[in-house]
Amino acid sequence: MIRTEQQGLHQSLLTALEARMETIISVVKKVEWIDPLFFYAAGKRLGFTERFYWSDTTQRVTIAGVGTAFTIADSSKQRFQNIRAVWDKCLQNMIVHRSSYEFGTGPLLFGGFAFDPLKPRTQLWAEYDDGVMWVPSYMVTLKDGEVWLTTNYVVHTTENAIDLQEKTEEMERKLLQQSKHPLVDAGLSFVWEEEVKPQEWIQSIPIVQEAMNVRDVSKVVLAREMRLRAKNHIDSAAVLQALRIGQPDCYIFALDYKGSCFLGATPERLIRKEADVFTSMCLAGSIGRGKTEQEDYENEEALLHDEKNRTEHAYVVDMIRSVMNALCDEVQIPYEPGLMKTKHLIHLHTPVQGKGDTHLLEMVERLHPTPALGGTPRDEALALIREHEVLDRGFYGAPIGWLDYEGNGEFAVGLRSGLIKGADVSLFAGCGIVSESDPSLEYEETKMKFKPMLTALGGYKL
Ligand SMILES: C=C(O[C@H]1C=CC=C(C(=O)O)[C@@H]1O)C(=O)O
Repeated sequence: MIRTEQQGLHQSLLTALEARMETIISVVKKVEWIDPLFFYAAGKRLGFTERFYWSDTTQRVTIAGVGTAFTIADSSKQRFQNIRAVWDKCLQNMIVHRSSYEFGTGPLLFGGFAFDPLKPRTQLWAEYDDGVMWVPSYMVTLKDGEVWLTTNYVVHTTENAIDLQEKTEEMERKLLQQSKHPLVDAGLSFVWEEEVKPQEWIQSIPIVQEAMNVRDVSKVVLAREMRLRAKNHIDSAAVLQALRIGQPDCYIFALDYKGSCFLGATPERLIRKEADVFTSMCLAGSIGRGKTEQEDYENEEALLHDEKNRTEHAYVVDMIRSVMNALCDEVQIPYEPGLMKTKHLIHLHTPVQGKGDTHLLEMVERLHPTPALGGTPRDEALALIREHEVLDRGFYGAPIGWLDYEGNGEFAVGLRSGLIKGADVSLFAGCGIVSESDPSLEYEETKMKFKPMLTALGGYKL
């Protein structure tokens, strides 16, 4: 890989063309402040069908990308390794014009993975591969108040360098100009909604508990779906706006891909890498927020001392600890969980940190799914989910995030999420089932977990 500030872009394009080398040439520059969400919305107006949006829980890094310079899709069992292998090859010839390295800028892959490639895919997720990550054509990164624009050229050997540069720079100008326009009011109203087979879902819990008992499975996460139909097309940018206002403590993400958009506000980090530091978290065990400060406090205390929730949480800690111990040094995990609060829920939370040089995609592969989304033991729990859950999870509950050209990046777990297809949207929510679980309480818990998306879809006017 070449990182350069001396050689001009035009020279890089010519060099690549002369060498008949198909390569990514990336230009990173600081631009005037714009809101990445406005950039995401502008991308659609300018005809880009593929887009993504990402902001982390502290809103330190917000990224939006439009267009696809280069896509890696893989539906094999080795999806993580295969995507990594293609990316590693791309890196060999890549040329990056930049003055300095900034986390979340420059050529990066954004995308996600299906929860379980062994579960047959339905029409709902037909457009999605089991793993898809892409380098956007244009991307803005807002970080600590400063904005960078990354433009990624893919040089095909037949192209003319001057035309390519002119066309691309013209589009950069249009995108930045259009990103000054505020979002349009979503004005969403829904004509129809249904919970998909709620009674069957409740009834499946004792059946799964029985099977867990027979097969020696301690925990299984069962999820379900809700469907809504709006009067008109649902604008994902407006939903993202509502999510980032309504769920400020969460990752806000969207993958707008081949005509459907998977988006959500998840509190759960899978893994983050910056230099040699890995951070992860264990998140499992839930209770609703109280209506008053006193009730909130009582709920916190109840959750912290609830045996069933502590057990559910401990399975996640054990699994993440064993992966981190195998792949990292200096692993730090507190003995006791703390709490994480979002607008609608309180969770048991244990932060995890370690140091090492394992590839980020290897960490993702080893961690996914943790018992917060799968169960314990993993393979047996996944088999039970495949057999009993009436849901095509698709990307729900799976890793969503990005990896940059220096090997840094971050993946969240795609929870509190939905899939928009035109005027239709499917929402997903699940909860951990252990032997003590009460089916009707678990049903109520999933109802709470639909709330972030439901509120964003209906409850907020711009
Ligand atoms: C499966 C979900 O949440 C997971 C993450 C946090 C708490 C959970 C729980 O308490 O069951 C779940 O493990 C979901 O939101 O759909």
